[in-house]
Amino acid sequence: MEILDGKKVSNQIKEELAVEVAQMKARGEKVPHLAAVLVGNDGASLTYVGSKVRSCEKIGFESTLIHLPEETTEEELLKQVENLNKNTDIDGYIVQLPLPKHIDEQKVLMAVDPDKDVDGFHPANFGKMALDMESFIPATPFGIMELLRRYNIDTEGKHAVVIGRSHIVGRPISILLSQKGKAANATVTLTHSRTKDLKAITVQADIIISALGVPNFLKEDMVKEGVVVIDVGITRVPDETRKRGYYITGDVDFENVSKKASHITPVPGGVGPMTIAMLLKNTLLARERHNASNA
Ligand SMILES: Nc1nc(=O)c2c([nH]1)NC[C@@H]1CN(c3ccc(C(=O)N[C@@H](CCC(=O)O)C(=O)O)cc3)C=[N+]21
Repeated sequence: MEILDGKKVSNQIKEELAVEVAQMKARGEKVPHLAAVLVGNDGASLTYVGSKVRSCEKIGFESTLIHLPEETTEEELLKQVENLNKNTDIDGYIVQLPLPKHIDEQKVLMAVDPDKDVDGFHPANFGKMALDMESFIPATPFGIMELLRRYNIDTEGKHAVVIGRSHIVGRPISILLSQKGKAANATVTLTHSRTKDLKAITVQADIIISALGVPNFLKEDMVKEGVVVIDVGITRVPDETRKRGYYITGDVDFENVSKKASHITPVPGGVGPMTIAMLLKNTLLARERHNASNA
């Protein structure tokens, strides 16, 4: 059994990005600039946005955090988005999800300039991705594909079972895994809450991508020997004996499933860090595309 070490691979990717940034600087070019908009004080969101800012600093990107109060109106947020679209200094930005309930998430995501949409959540990017056109690929699915690639895990002709049909993980990873091309060509089954007899499907899987957010959901009797398991679930479980007052856990009963798996991602240290690395990668791509269009 081999652990797919997302922490290690993400650090490698960040080192590669740092080299590219240094070369940009040496050529006298502007370095990539990523912005994040955070509305409210959700703990997990603060952690995620914080580590994004630290990663930017580490590799030489510029970063801007726009932290707005919970009571921000939809109109005010749309104004911020409009300003970011207009600000030519910003190469890419994300609006951290979830947004407070009084704000229409879809309306906000639709307002993001697709050329700055490093999350790849705008319909223009999602559509291009589905059609194999150049776009921004959402960071989590992009990170999963990159992790498989860097561990030389062959997906060609394999049966990949995706659990969860969210717009940010399940749906896009099912598209990417089924695409033509070197790193994909899998046969994909996309399962969800209405799937009948999930176990009958997961036991057939060569690769399982679990993106559900239910701790200990995937158990050893649901997988076959030699399966590749990618655990995208991240749940905070309150625990007062821990320094931070919680621990985080994935969807997979790691202790038992890992005995049968050929490869498995841990939580923490698996897909999460890869997500951040690929968001940075997308920001570098945005900078390069903006450079090319200005030339
Ligand atoms: N517009 C938008 N884009 C996102 O990509 C986005 C979002 N909103 N909202 C929330 C989710 C979640 N997400 C994570 C990224 C990294 C870790 C991560 O690095 N996790 C660490 C542990 C962090 C901890 O200890 O809490 C790990 O798995 O090792 C977690 C979660 C990005 N998301």
